[in-house]
Amino acid sequence: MSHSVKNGGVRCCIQRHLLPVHPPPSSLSRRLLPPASATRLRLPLRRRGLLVVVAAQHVGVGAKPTVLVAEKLGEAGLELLKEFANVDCSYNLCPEELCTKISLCDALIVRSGTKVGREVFESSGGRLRVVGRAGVGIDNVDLAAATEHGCLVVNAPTANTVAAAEHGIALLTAMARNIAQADASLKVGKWQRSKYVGVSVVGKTLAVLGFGKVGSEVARRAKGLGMHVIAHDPYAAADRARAIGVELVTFDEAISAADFISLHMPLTPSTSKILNDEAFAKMKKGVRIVNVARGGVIDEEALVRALDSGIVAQAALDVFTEEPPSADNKLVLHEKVTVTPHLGASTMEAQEGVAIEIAEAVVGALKGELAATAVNAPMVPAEVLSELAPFVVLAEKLGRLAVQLVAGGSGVKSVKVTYASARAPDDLDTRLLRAMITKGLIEPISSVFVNLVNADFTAKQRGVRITEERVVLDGSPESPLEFIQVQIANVESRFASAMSETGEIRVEGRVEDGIPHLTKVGSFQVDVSLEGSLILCRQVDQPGMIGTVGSILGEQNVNVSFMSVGRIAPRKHAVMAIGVDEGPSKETLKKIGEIPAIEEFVFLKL
Ligand SMILES: NC(=O)C1=CN([C@@H]2O[C@H](COP(=O)(O)OP(=O)(O)OC[C@H]3O[C@@H](n4cnc5c(N)ncnc54)[C@H](O)[C@@H]3O)[C@@H](O)[C@H]2O)C=CC1
Ligand SMILES: O=C(O)C(=O)COP(=O)(O)O
Repeated sequence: MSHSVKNGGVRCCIQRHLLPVHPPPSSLSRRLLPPASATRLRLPLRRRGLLVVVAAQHVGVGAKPTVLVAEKLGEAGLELLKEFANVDCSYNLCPEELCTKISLCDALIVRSGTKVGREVFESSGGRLRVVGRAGVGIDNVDLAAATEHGCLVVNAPTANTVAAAEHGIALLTAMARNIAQADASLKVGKWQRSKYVGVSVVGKTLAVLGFGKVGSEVARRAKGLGMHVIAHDPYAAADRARAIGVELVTFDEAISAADFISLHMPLTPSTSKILNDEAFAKMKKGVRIVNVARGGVIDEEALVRALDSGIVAQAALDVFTEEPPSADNKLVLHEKVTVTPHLGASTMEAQEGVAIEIAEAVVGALKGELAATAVNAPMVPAEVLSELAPFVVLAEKLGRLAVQLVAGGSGVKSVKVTYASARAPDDLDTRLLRAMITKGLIEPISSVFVNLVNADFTAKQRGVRITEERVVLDGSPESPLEFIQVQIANVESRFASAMSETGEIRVEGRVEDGIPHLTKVGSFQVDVSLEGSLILCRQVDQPGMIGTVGSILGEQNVNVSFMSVGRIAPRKHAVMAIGVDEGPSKETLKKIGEIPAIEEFVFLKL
């Protein structure tokens, strides 16, 4: 049986193979020496596999990372950061100063006032591992550049929601009652009661554009003011809206029915200038607009025209395309417009909350945890991570091993990964495993640092196509995986025995007692723990071979951790896999190669 599913953007072919869960080895596989348990790392999850996933390439063991805080951050967040890192609070850096400093920093924390463009990542020399956005909108961070440089971007998406919603409501009511204009007038000695007659909000229709966290809180509050609330959000669930008495409608329905429009969507290419001349032309004459999202979602020139023509009666703006806006900005100076200098998130409470939220995310990411608020890396739930941890190590080692078997080490274009499991296909999240196989495949042959953030990008950039296949085994699904197989097609091998019957380099492994093991090379079954380094030899199967190779290594003081022999048939060819703690010298390898029965051998670093 065979069918296809989409998994993380990679097409996977799922085949049901009716194999026993623990198939008896078809060829002889003997473990001759016990595993070198003393050398086995039993680090906690974060240190063992996942540290490698995102961070810590440049943060040496024991060395404190450096975090550059480029905009004002609440004290509680700074305290948290200082417990773990050297914290450099340098506010108001010009772009050149930021680029100069960044090469000395492992993490950078910003708010909306700092542009983190491609040049920042390029200037970091690969050291910058995490950018923390102390707030929601990440439109000031070049996410593509961050991803290409393997830099994780995290934000603080929840702590300022209420502050932004309250500011939206404050602007809406202040605008409706001309509070700012009347205040300014009175302060210059005028008493203009008839000029500042306002409009009531009760019974009016409010269209919320962007029904996410802030939008829905605004809707809730507007309902409390007696407004009729409709919303447009192509990705929001209708039942969530219905639960608070809000109807989801199309964009055109929303803007044409509204007396008030409040914007709460992120600035993206598809929301840029979403309120433009065409949209204003569809609105009711006298509509009022609130923007606490981003200046760029409104075509500001078109808004000036709509205000002047009377289509828009008033606007209240917290955000601008250019911040701070120029002194002659027509909207800022417009009589019908109420403005604030991007204060949506600026309450004492929100800033303390945001500071803690971002500090925790940045520290977590620097420790190698996958932050729940990662913006440019796939989210993998903690329980999945913990279960997959040993397989993550196995995946990287298989990738590392497979690529070293390629003659010349280059030209890898087509890689097939097979995951065999007794679990249902949907139960296995392979994104992390795929990333680690990519890391193993690419790092030994390039200077690129690969992690979960940039693995897919790096593979694509190098023209490496990784296809994934799931083999569903019968049996108990206790372990997430029985084995992982990595095959590289259309290449030659420096160890001919690593080629499968179908002409690919093939390695296969499984996890035994938490330790990754190599269980197949080409069509030979072996069983060797993937620690230290590995010598693979193909030999004519005959008595005494293990002793001969073992004694050459022993004479040179090379500690053997494992030996395993896989035969095709007795007295024919066999592949011997020897795990060694130290790399043998060239002379030692030469001596092994000179044993008459040895037909080929290869030394591989894991
Ligand atoms: N002025 C300020 O100080 C603050 C501004 N913000 C801005 O508010 C925005 C929203 O924040 P949250 O609600 O926390 O984010 P969110 O991610 O919870 O909500 C955004 C919503 O916009 C929707 N959306 C995306 N494209 C859309 C489109 N074309 N039309 C309609 N809806 C669309 C999404 O589906 C999502 O539901 C942020 O991106 C940020 O730019 C947020 C906090 C403070
Ligand atoms: O969180 C957001 O998206 C905001 O716009 C808040 O920006 P700020 O951190 O106040 O510069």
